Amino acid sequence: MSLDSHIEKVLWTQDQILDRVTQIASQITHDFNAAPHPPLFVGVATGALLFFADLVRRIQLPLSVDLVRAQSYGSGTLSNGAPSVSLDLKLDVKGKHVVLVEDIVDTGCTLSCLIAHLEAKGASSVSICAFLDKPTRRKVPIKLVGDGKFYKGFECPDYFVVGYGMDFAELYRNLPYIGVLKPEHYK
Ligand SMILES: O=P(O)(O)OC[C@H]1O[C@H](OP(=O)(O)OP(=O)(O)O)[C@H](O)[C@@H]1O
Ligand code: HPA
Repeated sequence: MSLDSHIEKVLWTQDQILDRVTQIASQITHDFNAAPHPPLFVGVATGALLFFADLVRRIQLPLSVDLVRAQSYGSGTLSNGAPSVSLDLKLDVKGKHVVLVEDIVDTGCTLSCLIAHLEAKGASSVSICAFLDKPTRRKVPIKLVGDGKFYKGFECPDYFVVGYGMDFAELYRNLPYIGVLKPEHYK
């Protein structure tokens, strides 16, 4: 059975995704062009992996990259509760303009935890770049740091989506598009 046959509906095709990533990258290039120091782009593992790689390759600025991980979700569609940092950055964020790159903001718990972590480590600003935003599910407001901005790809309806880095039970991250699984595969 093919991978595509697990999908009930496609919400964003590969072409739509990459067009939007190109637009966000050019907005970020414009916004950070006059910054005195190269920004630091921090991808939130594991889900942001594909978006992060596509995004940073399209930004026409010198920049640094790093990764961070916060554990919040179990293997299914339900959160495990309050997340905590389980893989810290390699680079020093003190005095840096940081852009946290996420695949999706849902309750906001993961990003809030990571923003607080970066602020405590002395980042001079923290911006968010999330490919999808599900504002209807928000439990914690996203509080940016300094003159940080919130970049987003698309607003996502209240489905548990997979693909373009996003998983269900650690599967489907490799789909090049974003969609919803057939009900029998959410088991
Ligand atoms: O806004 P929230 O409700 O916190 O949800 C968003 C987070 O959930 C997912 O990560 P997950 O913890 O499932 O790990 P993963 O990146 O390894 O898939 C996603 O990648 C975000 O990081
Ligand atoms: O819809 C989603 N899909 C995958 N991972 C997620 N983490 C929060 N929401 C989602």
